[in-house]
Amino acid sequence: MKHTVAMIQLDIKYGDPKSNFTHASTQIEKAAIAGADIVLLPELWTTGYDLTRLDEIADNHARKSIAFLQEQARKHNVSLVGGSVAEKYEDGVRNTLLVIDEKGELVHKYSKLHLFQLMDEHIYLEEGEDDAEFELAGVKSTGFICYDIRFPEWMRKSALQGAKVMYVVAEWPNPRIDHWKTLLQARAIENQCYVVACNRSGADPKNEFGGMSLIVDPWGEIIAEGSRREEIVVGEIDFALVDEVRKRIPVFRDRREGRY
Ligand SMILES: O=C(O)CCC(=O)C(=O)O
Repeated sequence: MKHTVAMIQLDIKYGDPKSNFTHASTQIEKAAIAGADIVLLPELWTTGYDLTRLDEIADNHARKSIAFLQEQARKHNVSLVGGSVAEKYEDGVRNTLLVIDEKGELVHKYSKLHLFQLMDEHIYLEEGEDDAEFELAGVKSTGFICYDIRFPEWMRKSALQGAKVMYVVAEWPNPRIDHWKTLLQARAIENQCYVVACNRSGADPKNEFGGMSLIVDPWGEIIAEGSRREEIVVGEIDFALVDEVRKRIPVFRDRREGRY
């Protein structure tokens, strides 16, 4: 089963959801015109890291973001791993990934499990408690947010549940962009699955972000890679390759589960 995937390396306008919604809709349309049937947006794409103003700019139960993504999915007949948004609850704000299928149904919500202290997330955000797995395009899938990729055991859990693709949405800063690439390749190789990772471009008052969105195949080959600038990175994935690689080197069969 082949799919064309587009990762939108949005240059997010700091603390300005209105502009970001408008900009995202233009980019999603371009991705659909490029032939994508699965489209990714980056982490916190409505607000950026304007954490001190979350009271004002976070989205109540993500309602506005979900409605926007549903409309875009139906209009362009695409599934959306719709990045994450600052989602306001009664008891605080979470960093929540939204997945919408091509019919416009919300299929999954996941709030970031591992908060990144270097960017003050622990001060302004609540930790998530959701599972990462869902089904999209008829395939077992899973989704993670940025810092999550430093926790191989968290991602392994999804592979053990049969996930054939790991989607990642991020605002990964430039200075550690080598870690980004290496970690994503490692996660693809060790779990023998696709890793499709969308990072933002541009800068905010504190950080520059690295772009370099990636599609890594289950053999660890990079099949699409973005530049540092805003652009739409497109690549093709074929889930048959996951089964082929898992058959060639059967690491899931060979695991010594009782030992670890
Ligand atoms: O782990 C890193 O180096 C970056 C993580 C990050 O920027 C985030 O989780 O927002």
